[in-house]
Amino acid sequence: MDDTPLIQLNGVSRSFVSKTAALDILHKADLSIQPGETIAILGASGIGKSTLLNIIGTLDKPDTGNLLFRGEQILGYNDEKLAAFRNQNIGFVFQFHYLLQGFTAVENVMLPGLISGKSKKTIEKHAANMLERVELGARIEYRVEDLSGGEQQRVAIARALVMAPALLLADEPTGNLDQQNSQAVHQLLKELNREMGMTIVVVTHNSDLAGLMDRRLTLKNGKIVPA
Ligand SMILES: Nc1ncnc2c1ncn2[C@@H]1O[C@H](COP(=O)(O)OP(=O)(O)OP(=O)(O)O)[C@@H](O)[C@H]1O
Repeated sequence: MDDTPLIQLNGVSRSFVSKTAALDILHKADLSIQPGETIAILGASGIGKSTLLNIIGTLDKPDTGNLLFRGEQILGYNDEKLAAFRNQNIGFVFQFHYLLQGFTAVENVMLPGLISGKSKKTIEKHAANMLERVELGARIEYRVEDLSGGEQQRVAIARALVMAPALLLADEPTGNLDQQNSQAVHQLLKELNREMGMTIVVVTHNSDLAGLMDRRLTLKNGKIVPA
């Protein structure tokens, strides 16, 4: 059986220098994530959760250390290759969904597919299926600004998943939603992990969502440790 981790951070360091201090967010930190695992990253504000998520998602680069995806070093990729890599392998969901206003739900969900160069017809079908999957089949032609907050976040999840990425990264995906909508999104993430075998790493303050994940991690003295 192939037990290559989906993600490996080896000896990763990342610090920021402010006017008053140097912040060692990660210091020679290690992390290994198996395919299909679900992980919550917890911890106090400013501890470095988003920084860690951004490094895993190649949106930020460590100062030193290695990042491997299925055993392959990816930090050496140029920007173009990295963008294509992200498009094919990683879906992102943020607290604020960054949907394109003025466009319909299905147009928003199609976007990653159009960037990938797939045929419009194929990607439209995938996008409509994904919107069905997040129970927005009756809303595919709605402009996103006419949808509720919870519906908009489900459109964002459909967009993150339309390329069937191996890895879904979510930063406070329900931070902006009421309890009922939050619970619906939590269940959806768990179901998608079960159905698609998708690996999920989520930054959250929400204990319900953290409790649904396989592992809970936090940062301590620059290391990634069990929460
Ligand atoms: N590009 C940057 N330049 C300088 N400092 C930064 C930068 N990015 C993050 N930081 C600092 O690093 C620390 C960790 O930030 P990060 O956003 O990762 O924390 P967090 O745990 O996600 O916080 P929150 O829960 O409030 O979102 C913070 O003190 C932040 O101000």
